[in-house]
Amino acid sequence: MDINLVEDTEKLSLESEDKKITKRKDYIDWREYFMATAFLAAKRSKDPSYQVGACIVNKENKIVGVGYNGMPIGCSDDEFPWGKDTLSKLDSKFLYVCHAEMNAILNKNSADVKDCTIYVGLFPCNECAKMIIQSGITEVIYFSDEKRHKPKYIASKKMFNAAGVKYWQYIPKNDKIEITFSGAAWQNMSPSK
Ligand SMILES: O=c1ccn([C@H]2C[C@H](O)[C@@H](COP(=O)(O)O)O2)c(=O)[nH]1
Ligand SMILES: [Zn+2]
Repeated sequence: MDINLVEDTEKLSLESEDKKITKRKDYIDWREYFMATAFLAAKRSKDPSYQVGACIVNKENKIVGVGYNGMPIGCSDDEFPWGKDTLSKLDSKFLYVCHAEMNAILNKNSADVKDCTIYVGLFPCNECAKMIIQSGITEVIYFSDEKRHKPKYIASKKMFNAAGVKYWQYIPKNDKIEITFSGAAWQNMSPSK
């Protein structure tokens, strides 16, 4: 058989094989991606009791701000206090820690966060609720509402209801989203190869 004909036949059969290839099925959906981003940011927190993360997303599904609870810039994580039941109120973390929502809003990489959605690990406190409302965010998707009985959090809901900010709890499809650097499908390209 003519060599060109063999090559053409091989090419054709490869092309028809290619047509059978469909997209991956086990990719994470947008909501999982945004909540997982909030959870990943929370891993940066130094707070021993609550690690909170927040991720702000615009109407085009673009992330425009991420933050976690931490000390303000210039206030050392090692010098400022992390305790809460301290003898002096001046030594309690409450006076110093910047909340995740506040950091995410202030870290925004867009002109504003109007009509955006914020994904948060913990339902926002009253101070964060005020910032969320004033910044124009219109939807809050939270993971945990465990502090809901505290006045601060009841106040948040009162304000969200009055301001027309929607809020609802995220129920994960998967309890675990794993990131394994060494297990990547394309590991042939990893630096050690
Ligand atoms: O809206 C909120 C509420 C709380 N946080 C952070 C701030 C603190 O670091 C902890 C809460 O600590 P407690 O020990 O429960 O007081 O969570 C936040 O980022 N956003
Ligand atoms: Zn807060």
